[in-house]
Amino acid sequence: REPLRVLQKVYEKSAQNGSLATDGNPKVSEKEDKSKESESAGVENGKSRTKQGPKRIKGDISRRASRNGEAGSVAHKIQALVFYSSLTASTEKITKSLAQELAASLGCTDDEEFDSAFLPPKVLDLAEVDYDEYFITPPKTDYEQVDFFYLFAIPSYNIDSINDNFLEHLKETHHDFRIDTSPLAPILGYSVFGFGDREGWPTEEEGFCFQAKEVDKWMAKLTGRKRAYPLGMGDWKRDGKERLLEWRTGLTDVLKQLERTGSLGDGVPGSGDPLESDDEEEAEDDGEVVVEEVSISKATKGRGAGSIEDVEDIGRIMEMSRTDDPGQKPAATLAIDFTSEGKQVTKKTVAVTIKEMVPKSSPTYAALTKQGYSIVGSHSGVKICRWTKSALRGRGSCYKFSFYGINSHQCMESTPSLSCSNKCVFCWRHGTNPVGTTWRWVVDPPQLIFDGVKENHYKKIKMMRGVPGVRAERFAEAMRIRHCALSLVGEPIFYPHINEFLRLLHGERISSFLVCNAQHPDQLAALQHVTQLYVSIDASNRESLRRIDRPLHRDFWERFQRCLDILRERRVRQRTVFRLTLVKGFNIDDEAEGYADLVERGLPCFVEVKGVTYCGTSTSSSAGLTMANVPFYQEVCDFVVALEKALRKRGLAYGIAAEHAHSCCILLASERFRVDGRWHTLIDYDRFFELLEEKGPDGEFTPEDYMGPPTPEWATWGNGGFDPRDQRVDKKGRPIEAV
Ligand SMILES: Cc1cc2nc3c(=O)[nH]c(=O)nc-3n(C[C@H](O)[C@H](O)[C@H](O)COP(=O)(O)O)c2cc1C
Ligand code: SF4
Repeated sequence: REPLRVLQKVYEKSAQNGSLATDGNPKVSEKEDKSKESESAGVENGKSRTKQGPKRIKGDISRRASRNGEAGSVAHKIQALVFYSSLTASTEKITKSLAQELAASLGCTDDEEFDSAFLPPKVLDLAEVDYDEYFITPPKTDYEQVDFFYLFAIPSYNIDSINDNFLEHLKETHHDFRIDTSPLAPILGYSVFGFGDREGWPTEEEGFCFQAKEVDKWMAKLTGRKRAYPLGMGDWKRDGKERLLEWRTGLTDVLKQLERTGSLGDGVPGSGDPLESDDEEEAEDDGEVVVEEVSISKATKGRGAGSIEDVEDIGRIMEMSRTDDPGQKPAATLAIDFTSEGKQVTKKTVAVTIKEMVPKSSPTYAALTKQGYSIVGSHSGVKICRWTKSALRGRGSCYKFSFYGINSHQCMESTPSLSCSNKCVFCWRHGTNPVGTTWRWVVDPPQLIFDGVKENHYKKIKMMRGVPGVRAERFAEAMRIRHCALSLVGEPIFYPHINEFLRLLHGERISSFLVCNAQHPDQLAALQHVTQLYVSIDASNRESLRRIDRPLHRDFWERFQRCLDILRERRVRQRTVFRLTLVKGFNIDDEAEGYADLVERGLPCFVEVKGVTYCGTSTSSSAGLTMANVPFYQEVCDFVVALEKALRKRGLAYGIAAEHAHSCCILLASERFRVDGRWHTLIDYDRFFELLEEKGPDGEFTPEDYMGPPTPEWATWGNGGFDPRDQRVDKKGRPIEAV
C-alpha cells in the first residue's frame, strides 16, 4: 500500500501543478517516454545514463499500481542494490567482494528452482546510474515481485566528486514540493558504510567519513526513517576490514529477519520516536533512588486480591524461591528484615500479604512501563539509561567511563527490587514505586531475573538500530553486556537472592556496581563480592537525613551508621564508595565537616560527589525542591575542595582524583589508589573476574588487586573529564565546539 500512497501523492501534486493532462493521464514528454522505455530494461541496465539538470516527475502510475497490487506481501523477492562511489578504486573493489560475501551469507540465487527470498545483490556505481531511476521512487522491474533494499559504500572526499552531485540530488528530492518528502519509503530499508582516512581526518568533527554521514541522513528522510542498520565507518588502512565485517554481519542478521518476518523489527522505522527527535530525558542518570509515595495496600487495591489468590501465591512463592544450587541456603522469602525493631511476623500476616510487588495489572506497572522500564518477573526492572543511548551515538559516556573505564553502551542498568525503603526528595522518577521496610512479596528466582533483564536490555539496544547517529561499531559492541549498574530504582540488596543474582552476573563476566541506601545493614553484611560497592550518603547528620531521604525505618540513623561500620570493615576486601548527592539548601551548607566525620567512620575507597538533577516530579516539588536547589558545577567543586580540606585536617589521606563536569560529578579517592604520583581509579575487570574465579565470592582479595591502569589525563581533576573520542552536543543534539 505504501508505494500506492506515494504515487497517489505524486499524482495529486502533479495534478495541482499542471503536469497532468486534462483527461487525468500524465503528460508524458517525448524525453520521458524514452526514459520509460529504457527503464523497462530493468535494473541490470543501470548504466551510464547520468542526467543532470531539472528534476522530472514520471507519470508512471499505471505500471507501478499493477505491481503493487500485492504490495506488502512478504513473498516478494528481496533485491539488495549496493551503490558505491570511488575515485581511487579501493571502494569499488571492496564493494564487489562485499556483494559476493552477502550473496553467500544470504544464500542468494536467481535460479527459480531454489527457494531463496534473496536475489543476488547488484553493484551499482553512483557515477553511472541514473539518479531519477533509483532515488525518486524505487526502480521498476520486469520481474514484478521484487522489493528493494539499498546499501551504500561511500568514501568521503573534501574535493569535488560524484558524491556532491549525489548528495545534492538526495537533498533536492527531499525538498521538491512536487514529491512526497519520503518517496523512497517503499523500499524495505537501507544502510550506509563509509570509508575515510584517519590520518588526514582523525575524528568525525574533522571530517572523517563526513559524506557517508550525509548520505545516511538524507536516506533517512527519503525513506521515512528506514535505516535498517546503523552507519558503519572504517579506514581501509587501519580498521576498515574489521568494521566492514562487523557491519556486514549485523546487516545479514537484519536481512534474514526481513526474510522471516517481512519487517525490520522493533524500533524501526519511527520506533525510536522519542530518540529521533533528540529529546532524551534530561534528568535521567543512574544512582538516585526513585521514590513516589505509594503504599503497598494502595498498589494492590482494587485488583481483587482475595484470599484464593493469596493461597495460590503461597504455593508459587515456595516454588519460585527454591534455588537450583544445593549449596545455597534456603531463601529467606518473607519479611526478611529482621532488624525491624523486633517486630514479629506472624503466619497470619504472611498469608494476607504475599502478593506480587508489581503485578501486570497494577498502576505501578503501567507507570513504570510508560517511563521506559521493562518489568521482569514481578519485582525487577531494566531500562537503558540516557548515557547508554548517548554512547551508542558517539556522544559521550557517563562519568563512570572517565572514573572507572565503564563503556556506557556496554552497561545495563537494572534492579532486582523495584521497592525501596526511603522516599528521597530528589527522586526524579515520576512513577508510583512500591515502598516498604520488609520484603513481603513473591520472590522470583535469580535465573528468571537474570535472563529477563538481559533479554529486555538487548531488545532495547536493538530498538536503537535505526536511530540517527548510532554507530555500527558501538552497536555491535553493545550486544555484549560488560557491566551492570544495580542502582536503577528501588533497593537491590532488598532482594533475598542478591548473592545468587551476582553470581550469575559474574559468571558471564559482567561487572557489578551495586548501590544501596544504607538502610539494610544485615543484608549488607551478608553481601558477597561485588566489583564496586556503593552506599548513598545523602546527608551528614540525623536531621538532615530525615529531611532528605524521608526514610521509612524509625531507626534509620542507627541503620545508616551500622552500614558505615560494615563498609569500614569491607574496605580491605571491596572497592567501597560513598555517593554524595548535593542538594542546595538541604545538604551542602556547612556540612563538609559532617561528611568528613562520616568518611572518617566508613573510610571508603572513594567518595563520589554529584550535584542533584532536577526532574520536576510531584515528589520533588511537594518536598519544596526547585531548580534553585540544583547546585552549579562550581558550587560542587567548592564543596569538594572544602571536603578534601576537612579530610586532611583529620589526617585522612584523600585527594581529588577525577571529574566529569558534564554530569556535575567529582571523585575523591583514598591515597591507596595513588601510585607513583598518579591516580589509578580505573578497574582491571578481567583481573577482578580471575580473582573471583580463583578465590570465590567470599574470597580474600583486595581492591588494590584489581586496580587498573592510571586514570587518563583528560579525566583527572582540572581537565573536565569528557571522553575525547566523542562529540559533545547541546540539548538539541548540535555539536558543541571544544573551548
Ligand atoms: C583528495 C582526497 C580527499 C579526501 N577527503 C577525505 C575526507 O574529507 N574525509 C575522509 O574521511 N577521508 C577523505 N579521504 C580519504 C578517502 O575517503 C579514502 O582514502 C577512501 O578509502 C578512498 O576510497 P576510493 O579509493 O574508493 O576513492 C580523501 C582522500 C583524497 C585522496
Ligand atoms: S553507570 Fe551505566 S547505567 Fe549508570 S549512567 Fe553510566 S552507563 Fe548508565
